[in-house]
Amino acid sequence: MTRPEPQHQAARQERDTTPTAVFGSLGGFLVGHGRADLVTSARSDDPTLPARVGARLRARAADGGGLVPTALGTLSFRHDRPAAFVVPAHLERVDAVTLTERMDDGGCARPGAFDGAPRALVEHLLPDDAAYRSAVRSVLDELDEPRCGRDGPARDGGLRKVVLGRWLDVVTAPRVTATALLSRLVRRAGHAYAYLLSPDAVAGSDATLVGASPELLVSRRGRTVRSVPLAGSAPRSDDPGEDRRRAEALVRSAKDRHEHAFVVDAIAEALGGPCRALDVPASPHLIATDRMWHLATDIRGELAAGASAAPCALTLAQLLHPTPAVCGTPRHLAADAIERLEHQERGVMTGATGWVDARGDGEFALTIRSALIDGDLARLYAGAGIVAGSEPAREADETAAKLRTVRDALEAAR
Ligand SMILES: C=C(O[C@H]1C=CC=C(C(=O)O)[C@@H]1O)C(=O)O
Repeated sequence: MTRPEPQHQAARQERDTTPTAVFGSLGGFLVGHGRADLVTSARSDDPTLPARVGARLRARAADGGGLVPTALGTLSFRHDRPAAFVVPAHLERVDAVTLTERMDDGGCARPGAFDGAPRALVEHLLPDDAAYRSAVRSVLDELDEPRCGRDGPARDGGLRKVVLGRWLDVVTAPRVTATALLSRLVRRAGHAYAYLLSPDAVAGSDATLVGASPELLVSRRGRTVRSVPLAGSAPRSDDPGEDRRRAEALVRSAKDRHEHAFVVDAIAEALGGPCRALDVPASPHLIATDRMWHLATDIRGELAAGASAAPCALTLAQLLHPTPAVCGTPRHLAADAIERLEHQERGVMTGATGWVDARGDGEFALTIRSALIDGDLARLYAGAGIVAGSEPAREADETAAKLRTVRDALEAAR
């Protein structure tokens, strides 16, 4: 039997440790190990951040695996909160099967791996249903529109939509590792963007971020830009007939189409600047996650400037963020309502997570359906868009259903 060469052994050992950063979807995952560089900013809207990240990436030679140097990281929800991007020492591209097997292998060697046994979860929801419903009623009282979904004239500039959220803290025993949770989410999440970011790359936090977001904030490949906003949702049902009925009701719902339109309009307006051509479908289509139905619109554009002069993916993410899918309309009034009505600062939750490479290409998902893992504590967040016609009890149910994506993956009961 031939002995592995020392450098192969070292590479193997490095691969077997928890990655620094993972981001991808069923088409493939970027997996980064170690840390060659870290670029941070005290503000997520820092206009110098993309140029600083780009300069560090262009100074690096292509990775041994032939991949273009790439940084992975997070923007916070709030503009005035930090951003962090890590440049891994070693980057590779793997398919979903390889990723999950590797995460499981890594997990099996350590306590916290999923072994099929249900986890004991201790859960704390903040605010509880009654307090959340009351916060929704406060938003409804502040909206500058007639209630009950009747479209009517709103005074110019008044509050139209607020995304109001809540937290679920889950303590797991035995402890669930971030890699084991990522593996479980990738197996369940279908077409979602799944990610794991070690604390270095999670702006302003000591926790590891793991999630499976269904929402593409923006991607850039050369001159081609894409954004797939979601808004307007219904929890899925285990009964196939009821599940279909809920999907059909969502497509017909005037209130949900109204809620969706705010996001599409904001993205189309923002991308109208850097893009010379923009294709915005006239009506949304349905997408399904494991727990939710959503209305989605697939927006595609072509950048006016050539790829090297055009804004990079990170600049585009800063331009769009926070969209009305996570904040509201108009943005400053919605942010103010969130500040007053939510119990804790969101930090990176409902920010943006993704990658940008030395050419300026990249992909950012909204940081939703995610957990911040710190020891045996997993901290989850979910929000729902409140517009005229929203019903407090339904919005409470919607946030509870959204929380189940990660909560059920943590439990992993058979
Ligand atoms: C803010 C979240 O979802 C957004 C994305 C899809 C649909 C949404 C909605 O229907 O309210 C939210 O805007 C979340 O999952 O925490």
